[in-house]
Amino acid sequence: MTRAFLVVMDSVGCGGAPDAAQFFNGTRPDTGANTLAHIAQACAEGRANEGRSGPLRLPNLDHLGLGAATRLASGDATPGLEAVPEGAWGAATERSLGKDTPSGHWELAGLRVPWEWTYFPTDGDAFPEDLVAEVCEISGVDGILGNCHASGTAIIAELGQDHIETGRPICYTSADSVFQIAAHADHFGLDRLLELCQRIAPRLHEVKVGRVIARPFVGTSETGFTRTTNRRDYAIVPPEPVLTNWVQDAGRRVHGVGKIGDIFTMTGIDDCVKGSDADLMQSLQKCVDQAEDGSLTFANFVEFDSLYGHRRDVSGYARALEWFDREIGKVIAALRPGDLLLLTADHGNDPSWSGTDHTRERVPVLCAGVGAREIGQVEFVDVAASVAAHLGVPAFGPGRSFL
Ligand SMILES: O=P(O)(O)O[C@H]1O[C@H](CO)[C@@H](O)[C@H]1O
Ligand SMILES: [Mn+2]
Ligand SMILES: [Mn+2]
Repeated sequence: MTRAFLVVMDSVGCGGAPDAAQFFNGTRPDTGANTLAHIAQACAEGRANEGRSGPLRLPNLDHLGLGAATRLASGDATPGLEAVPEGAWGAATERSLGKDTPSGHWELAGLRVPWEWTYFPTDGDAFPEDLVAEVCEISGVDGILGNCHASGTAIIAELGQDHIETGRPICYTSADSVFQIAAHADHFGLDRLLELCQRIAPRLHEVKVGRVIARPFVGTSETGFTRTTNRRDYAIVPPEPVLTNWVQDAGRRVHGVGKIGDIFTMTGIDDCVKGSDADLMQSLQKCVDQAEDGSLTFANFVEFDSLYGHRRDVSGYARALEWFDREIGKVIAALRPGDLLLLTADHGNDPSWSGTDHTRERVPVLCAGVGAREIGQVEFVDVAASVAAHLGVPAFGPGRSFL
């Protein structure tokens, strides 16, 4: 029986979204944003030489069709990514109204988000007084810090010491529908932070705020503050069955790797491992070595997004892509006959763009194990239909298989 490995390279977009003008970073529309093409161009022009140098080298992904998919999606040049594709390749367009991680993943799993998310205002206090009061009551503090739109690394650098001195949690948001709480893992306590997030989440989900995110960090003002991998997302439950449910309901196993468990609130998922992307790559390799016949492994690699995209670090993003390419080459080599490895992304996060938020983009769709073929332009929901078709399980919803 065949197996499927669905791998989301978080934020690795390839430009060309037809509705990019309706999405913004600050006041600048996302029109023209292109995570992959702009990284490739920066590398080729010698503008991404920190910890690496020269043109972007992604031989494994490019041989599957990464450069070709980017040019198809956007028409933009992809210097260094010019291989003749040997995989099945194409680009997918998102229809949901958010450019966030849950919208992207739910839609890849066959479900277009049926509502508009709630976002917090950019002017004045971001959060209503009753929400602030409930945070204070739950955690027994006399106030919060932040209460604004912010970059998560910048705000802990700015308010980390104040947080240690006052005990007040740092609450912030972004262009996504998120309520994020940063707190020191030792001073405030990890368990206390997780409990706070878990208890505040239902009232936020009720008003269609997509996620409450716990952001534990460590360090001192002298050494600097660093976020830990104990981040935890408390997301709304998908309102309808998705790919993971379809597969599980057909009596198959579903393994999660990385944020997948949080994004789908473990719905349809038998087990999920977490850790750094390096840890997750080992877990993915282990799944390729050991996963049962007929099973689905669904993985997310988040560091492209969290460490480099939001930080607008072009060199770092290029380094992460080159590392991923080397590692995924080993995964591809370990696939068994009949296996499908499908690589895609959930949205863009162009590190050369303004602001610090995601960018609305199309995403590449690259398949290993099913021969060479141009898939062309497809929809996010078609990914779910194709994985289900490959596994031979019934698919539901609007997607159509391209395999
Ligand atoms: O700046 P940090 O804390 O990384 O936040 C980013 O991560 C959030 C969730 O993925 C996004 O909404 C964005 O705000
Ligand atoms: Mn994402
Ligand atoms: Mn993000």
